[in-house]
Amino acid sequence: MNRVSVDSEDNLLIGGCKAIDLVEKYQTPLITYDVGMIRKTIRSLKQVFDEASLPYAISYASKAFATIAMYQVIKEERIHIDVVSGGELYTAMEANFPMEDVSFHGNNKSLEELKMALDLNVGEIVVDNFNELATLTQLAKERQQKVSIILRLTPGVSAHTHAYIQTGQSDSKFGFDIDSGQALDALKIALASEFLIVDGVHIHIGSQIFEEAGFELAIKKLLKTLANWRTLLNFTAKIINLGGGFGIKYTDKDDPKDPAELLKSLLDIVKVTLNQYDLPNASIWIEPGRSIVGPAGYTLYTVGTQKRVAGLKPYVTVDGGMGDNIRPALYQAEYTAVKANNVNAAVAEEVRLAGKYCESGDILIENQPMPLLRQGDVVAVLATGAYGYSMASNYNRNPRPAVVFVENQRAKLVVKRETYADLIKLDLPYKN
Ligand SMILES: Cc1ncc(COP(=O)(O)O)c(C=O)c1O
Ligand SMILES: N[C@@H](CCCC[NH3+])C(=O)O
Repeated sequence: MNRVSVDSEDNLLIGGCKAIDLVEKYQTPLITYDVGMIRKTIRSLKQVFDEASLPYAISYASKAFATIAMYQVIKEERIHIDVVSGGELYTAMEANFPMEDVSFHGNNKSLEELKMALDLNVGEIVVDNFNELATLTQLAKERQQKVSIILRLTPGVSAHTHAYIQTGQSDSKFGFDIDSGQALDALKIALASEFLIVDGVHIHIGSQIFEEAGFELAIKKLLKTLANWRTLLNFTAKIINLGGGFGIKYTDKDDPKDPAELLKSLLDIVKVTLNQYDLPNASIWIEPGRSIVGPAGYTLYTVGTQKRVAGLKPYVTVDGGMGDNIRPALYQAEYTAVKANNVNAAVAEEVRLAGKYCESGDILIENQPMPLLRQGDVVAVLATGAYGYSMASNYNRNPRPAVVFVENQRAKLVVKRETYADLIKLDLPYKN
């Protein structure tokens, strides 16, 4: 099972607080984060870079979980963020996040979003495609504003992960394809602009990746490309952004390398390959999202109804589901759950942990060994910190849960629970 902390009475502890106490105070469904765990992961990645003696930036991919409090924690840890929308950028701004440490991603940034990024002087715009390149060239010229950019390249490498979360293959909606020559064309266009400053290149091959093989192929391809570009255009990248994608453990079937260990192997590959092509040292950037927040998140639910039919696996239904965690329905993602006040209880049966949404596919866990659960019991689904709340919806007009940060045995509400009134606040009456 995923490693969790328990007290002497077998209660699940989150950031030193009993999960059932958090539920008493904040109700369910409740998304909780062990903030110490987030900080520890960030610091372990920093340490790997420090030991490798390479210039670097760790850019938290905030699509994994983006709220004011989260941006504040990232700011305290003095690392960068990447944002992929005006909304994330706005949230970061409201958190007083230093804009020079922001990279702006996206495969269809609107004119308004680009203008907002230029107004705020974000550190880097990660340019994804030719339309964006043209728009940005024009915008920078009109405003007579120098704009630092990174080109997102598609290395033509397939990562071993769910097809929906692969991004590095040539047939992807993201980035300039290297193999067809698109990437080189993009570089030529960008270099021709008086106002665009091409700081470097970016790749991201996908998410929830366990093996370094895909990263290795992509890094080698990227550095070979840079060696060619030096010969052809005398171009040198100051920044080489390797993207994110480090996988985490959701269930016993998952055996990912520790992100710090994986990073160490990748940096070794980078160093050797830079050497091989006699390329100068660049600043190496990474963009982890899931590995920073995923393991630190626990979603707490209350058990409601159950359906039992002889010979069939029982449905045990909780008070949340696909509205707060779409990943099982969207990617057949698997999770582990425990009974919050008896984590190591003897297993009585295997159940389906079902959600309350009006969809047969709203099953959070298909096969979860559990003690006999009763109405009112609290269950915790582990490792829900990434792409849970950030992908949450109001489907069936269910309010989204509250979010609580817990650190040093102190809990703090960081996102209020939505109310029914919140649900209708944008609605307007209609009369023909
Ligand atoms: C460009 C980019 N960078 C970083 C990430 C973060 O990935 P992960 O959460 O798997 O680390 C993503 C998401 O897949 C991404 O698209
Ligand atoms: N949202 C996805 C990953 C995609 C990441 C963004 N490119 C997940 O939950 O696994």
